[in-house]
Amino acid sequence: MKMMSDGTIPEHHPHCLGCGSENPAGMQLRTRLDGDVVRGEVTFDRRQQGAPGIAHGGAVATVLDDALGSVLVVLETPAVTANLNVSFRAPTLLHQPLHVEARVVERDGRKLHLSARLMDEQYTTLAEATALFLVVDVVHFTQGGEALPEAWSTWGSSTT
Ligand SMILES: CCCCCCCCCCCCCCCC(=O)SCCNC(=O)CCNC(=O)[C@H](O)C(C)(C)COP(=O)(O)OP(=O)(O)OC[C@H]1O[C@@H](n2cnc3c(N)ncnc32)[C@H](O)[C@@H]1OP(=O)(O)O
Repeated sequence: MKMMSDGTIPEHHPHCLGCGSENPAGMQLRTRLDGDVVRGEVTFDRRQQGAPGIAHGGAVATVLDDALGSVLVVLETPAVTANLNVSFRAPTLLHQPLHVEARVVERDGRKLHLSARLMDEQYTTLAEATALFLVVDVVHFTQGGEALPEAWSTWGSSTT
């Protein structure tokens, strides 16, 4: 398992490695491992606003996908989202500290069935996702023409 000494999971966005900055939608999601579950905290602000005072559904889906990506880091398995299904259960308000969790449901060959949940401060579910990730060879990530993080060369790349 890939973790920092304080139990947190390293940032998996290549452009953010080492800078501790935000993910592509401007949200800072810090994750850590708790048993088999990845947990994290996030707060939405005006940059993720959809309706007034409420987070855009796409931003909510991004955070869930991002938490699922952290599961890959823990598994040290290169994979990509093939399918992401999000159910929005309640409005996600801006400026509120929120909890996120993600876990592996089942692995079937290359297919990783994962789930994630976004909750408010009282742990009421705001949105939940089920996802199919497909394990890929690390070569998949070279298609954009950018150099890959050094650490990735030591991680598994088997697609079997
Ligand atoms: C060493 C380094 C370690 C690094 C470890 C850290 C991770 C580091 C990554 C960080 C990043 C993550 C960040 C967040 C996650 C993204 O955001 S990833 C970005 C969004 N996703 C993408 O761009 C994926 C784009 N899609 C693709 O590239 C290709 O469609 C895929 C997903 C690789 C699949 O293509 P393929 O490998 O040719 O697979 P294919 O033969 O079509 O299908 C295989 C099986 O899956 C099924 N399948 C395929 N697609 C679907 C679907 N959409 N729905 C249902 N079933 C499907 C097929 O039916 C087939 O089933 P079987 O017939 O075998 O039963």
